[in-house]
Amino acid sequence: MTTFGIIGGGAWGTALAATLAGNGPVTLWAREADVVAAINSARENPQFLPGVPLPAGITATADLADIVASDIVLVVVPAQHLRATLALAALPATTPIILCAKGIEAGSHKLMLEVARDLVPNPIAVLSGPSFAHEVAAGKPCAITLASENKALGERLIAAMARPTFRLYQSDDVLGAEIGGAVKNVLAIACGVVEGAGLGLNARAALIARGFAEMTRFGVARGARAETLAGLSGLGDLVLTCSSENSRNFRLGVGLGQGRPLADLLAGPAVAEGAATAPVLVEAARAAQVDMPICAAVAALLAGAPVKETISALLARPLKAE
Ligand SMILES: NC(=O)C1=CN([C@@H]2O[C@H](COP(=O)(O)OP(=O)(O)OC[C@H]3O[C@@H](n4cnc5c(N)ncnc54)[C@H](O)[C@@H]3O)[C@@H](O)[C@H]2O)C=CC1
Ligand SMILES: O=C(CO)COP(=O)(O)O
Repeated sequence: MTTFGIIGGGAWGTALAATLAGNGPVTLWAREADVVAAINSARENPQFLPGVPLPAGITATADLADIVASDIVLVVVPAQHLRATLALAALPATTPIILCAKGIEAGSHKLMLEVARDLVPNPIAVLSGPSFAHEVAAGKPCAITLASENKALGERLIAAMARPTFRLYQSDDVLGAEIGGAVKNVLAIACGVVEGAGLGLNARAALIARGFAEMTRFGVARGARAETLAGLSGLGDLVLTCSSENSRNFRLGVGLGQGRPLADLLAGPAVAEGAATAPVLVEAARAAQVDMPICAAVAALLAGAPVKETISALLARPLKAE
């Protein structure tokens, strides 16, 4: 039987714990003492995944040392905290690590695999795709990409983690899986702005299609494969998060589109990764000489640019071939 360690007791780490507990014992590390206590006593994570009953096979802990004996470790802290958290975890060098955050590190412009590679020699895979935590935790069907450069590792992880309603598709394009997940968060903010500003469904569809073109240009420039970006971890997740207020990134955009203050929208413990990714993505796109006007508009809005003028500037770009 496989034992799982999960580092990060937010919505996604908790949902993954609930799912994987069907395959083997799960130890779930959370930073917040009250989250640890609530999971162990009330079998619920009221702060990050309220209303979802958690199975008995999950043991929560506040001590990272309790994770080190696990056969497989999933790291599910937000992207900007991966480096510090993984450094503290001190995992054995042979333990397979699955990176689950969707973002790009500020400053370094590094994707999650690149950050992890700075720190540890472990076998590494990336999990990315359309997967709202509350649906996965409720056992609703979900298909998601497990990407690893090592084919045998990918096969082993998929065999250990797949569930009847949790379908893992294997890929060797780690960059593609990571870039799709990171960029879709920024585009979900853009779609939320369209919703909040009342610009209509035609505009949203245009943003999804033109945003996907930006994602593909950037991904290919960074060495990803276009077909990966057209799969679950790119287009699949883009469609999910651009079409539902269940997405925190989409909701952030709705608030921005309504003219609400950014500080209010970012208050609270839940993370909208696109807010941290947008400015980094714009810098990385400039470095790669890739044009990403929608993502640049999102970064400008997050930096305080007015909504109406930012949208007008986007629409006033020269007309060109699709
Ligand atoms: N919620 C979802 O449906 C999905 C989320 N993800 C990704 O998973 C990652 C984690 O997101 P969620 O679990 O949703 O988080 P969340 O928004 O539910 O909770 C925030 C998390 O950040 C942690 N945190 C805050 N400050 C920290 C610090 N200084 N060091 C380490 N951790 C810190 C909190 O302890 C908590 O676990 C993100 O990259 C997100 O994009 C991926 C797929 C689905
Ligand atoms: O990544 C997600 C679903 O695949 C969750 O999206 P949000 O972070 O926007 O809520």
